[in-house]
Amino acid sequence: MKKLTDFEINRKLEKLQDWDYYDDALHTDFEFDNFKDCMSAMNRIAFECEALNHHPEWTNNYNTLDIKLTTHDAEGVTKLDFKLAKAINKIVEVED
Ligand SMILES: C[C@H](O)[C@H](O)[C@H]1CNC2=NC(N)=NC(=O)C2=N1
Repeated sequence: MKKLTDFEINRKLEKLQDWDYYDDALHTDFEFDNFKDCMSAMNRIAFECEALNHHPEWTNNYNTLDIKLTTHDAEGVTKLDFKLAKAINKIVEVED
């Protein structure tokens, strides 16, 4: 899979609420009401990752979740990263 150009990424980012692009990756962070809600969201996201065979680098700290998406095989951001980011927003119910 080919990595996207910065121009393509920035154009796609306009339609992707709450994500940023830097250091060759998409980034976002979420804060939940508590640890259980955060872990529940992480589990739901994990099943989506398996379905897409595309996996995040993420950090959970009590009720916060930081997510970094990049395509290792392409050494950059690809359409798969955007597909997973959209799915994550849907799971976390980010309003568009
Ligand atoms: C062997 C396995 O299919 C590959 O390593 C998949 C797994 N998940 C992946 N996740 C991400 N973020 N990038 C990849 O290139 C990738 N490749």
